[in-house]
Amino acid sequence: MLLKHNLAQQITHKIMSAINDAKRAAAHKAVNEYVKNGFKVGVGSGSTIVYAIDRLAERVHKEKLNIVCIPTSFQSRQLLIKNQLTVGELEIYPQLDVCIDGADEVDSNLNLIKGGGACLLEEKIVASCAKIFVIIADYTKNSEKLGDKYKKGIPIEVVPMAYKPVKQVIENRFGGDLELRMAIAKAGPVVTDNGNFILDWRNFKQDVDWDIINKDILQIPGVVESGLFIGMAQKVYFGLEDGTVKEQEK
Ligand SMILES: O=C[C@H](O)[C@H](O)[C@H](O)COP(=O)(O)O
Repeated sequence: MLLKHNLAQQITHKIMSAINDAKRAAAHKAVNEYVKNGFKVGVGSGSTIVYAIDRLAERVHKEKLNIVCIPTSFQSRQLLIKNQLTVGELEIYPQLDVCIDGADEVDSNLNLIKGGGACLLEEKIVASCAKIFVIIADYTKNSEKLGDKYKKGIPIEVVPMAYKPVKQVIENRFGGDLELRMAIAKAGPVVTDNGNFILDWRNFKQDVDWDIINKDILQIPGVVESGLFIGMAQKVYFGLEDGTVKEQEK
């Protein structure tokens, strides 16, 4: 029994370490190829972006680059400050040279599901201000159709008082189930950096036109933003299991 448990632990550890290596490889390549001196850079959120910030800090300090980073969450702001990178605001820099971010899933048309860490609103705003939106991801995120790989659902950020009506409208109009995301180390729901709630939409139909559905969802009163990033990403770096990086672009 103990032997079985140890073996399972070793396998999990091996998989996790391969995934982390893949995230690091993708993140480093993106930062090496897309960040140049003088750039204003949008910096995403999540676990993959940690490796991009590490590489950014390394390059800025070694190559004496003069760049300004615009964070997409409390988390990325904290990481930028910790790494002594210059933090800027969209109010001062409304136009960015590039935005680099992770994703929960990337389909064959480079449409994305984002918001697994509840940062979708600021991520979409910052990405929309950039000339180029670059995604970094490990091989587990690469799918044919949205929903093939990521099973936690499409995140939808809503104003708290509207979570029930929004849930009902989407379920009635498009099918599937929406669930209020609950916090782990807090009683009650997850509250985003912007004071909103998150609904996770699961069991949705996959063969649909996501552009139309996304536009429709954004019209529902109380919806702040969706985790569907349709037609936004121009380039994706997937870190693979063998240590190489696969590039995909529009
Ligand atoms: O809200 C979170 C963001 O959309 C993340 O970029 C996304 O969840 C991917 O995160 P990770 O790199 O941890 O898989």
